[in-house]
Amino acid sequence: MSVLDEIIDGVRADLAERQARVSLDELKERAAKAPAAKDGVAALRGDGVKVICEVKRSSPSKGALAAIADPAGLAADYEAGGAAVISVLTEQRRFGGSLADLEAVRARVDIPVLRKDFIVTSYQLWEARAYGADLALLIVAALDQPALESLIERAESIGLTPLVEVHDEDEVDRAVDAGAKVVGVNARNLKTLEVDRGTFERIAPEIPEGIVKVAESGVRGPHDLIAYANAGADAVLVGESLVTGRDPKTAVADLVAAGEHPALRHGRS
Ligand SMILES: O=P(O)(O)OC[C@@H](O)[C@@H](O)c1c[nH]c2ccccc12
Repeated sequence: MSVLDEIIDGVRADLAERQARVSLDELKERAAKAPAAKDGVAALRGDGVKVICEVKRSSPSKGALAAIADPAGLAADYEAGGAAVISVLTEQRRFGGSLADLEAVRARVDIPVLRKDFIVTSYQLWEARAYGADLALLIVAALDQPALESLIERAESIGLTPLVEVHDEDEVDRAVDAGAKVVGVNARNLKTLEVDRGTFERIAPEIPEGIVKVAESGVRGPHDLIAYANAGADAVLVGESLVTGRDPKTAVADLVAAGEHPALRHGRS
């Protein structure tokens, strides 16, 4: 069984517990009271490379990264540094996240928030909205095509912008066929956990113009952001280097400044 399959088994078990505790109707009521969703596509377009900053305590590949006692405080630092979107990992077993983290971050920042999890049912999309997310990650490798199509449709119908994650050309085709408007290329293969920073450059040309292109994983600093931008990234998603660094606000500001350099402007959608 691949790492991705193992993670999803755990996600399904935790999901079953939450579903037994909170009905879909209750979630929908809570979602109706949540602040209206912000436009995730608009936040990732425009001049400069946008920076998506992640609240990430641990990962299957690296184990514990940072305790993050105050996820909302970290998110506020990210926002002050110029982040376009905050990504909050809500998977508990491997990443140490929770819906409480999502809720706390939502209450603190004004920019859009992404629910980063292994979403396999529409119940999790309602949870995302109920706890204040504006975007939700959908991983192509975790879903068959009908499920991917219906989750994209459902996400959009409840105001969420789906960030559709791919690892290879076939998954790009599946994402595009399913109607993705924002595609994230993850340099970390979720089946082997290896990072290959060349993945984005290799498969980005397969992503049609007009779709927002996000380069995910492996950004250690401005140098990696520039390489992704030169390969056509509209945005980068950064976790580990920010949560393990000493000054997240300055680290984000340095990335944002690099992404605003005029020499990078051409070539991106
Ligand atoms: O910590 P990094 O290498 O900066 O990567 C962040 C992000 O891309 C990574 O956490 C991620 C990308 N796709 C995911 C899917 C599930 C969980 C985590 C992820």
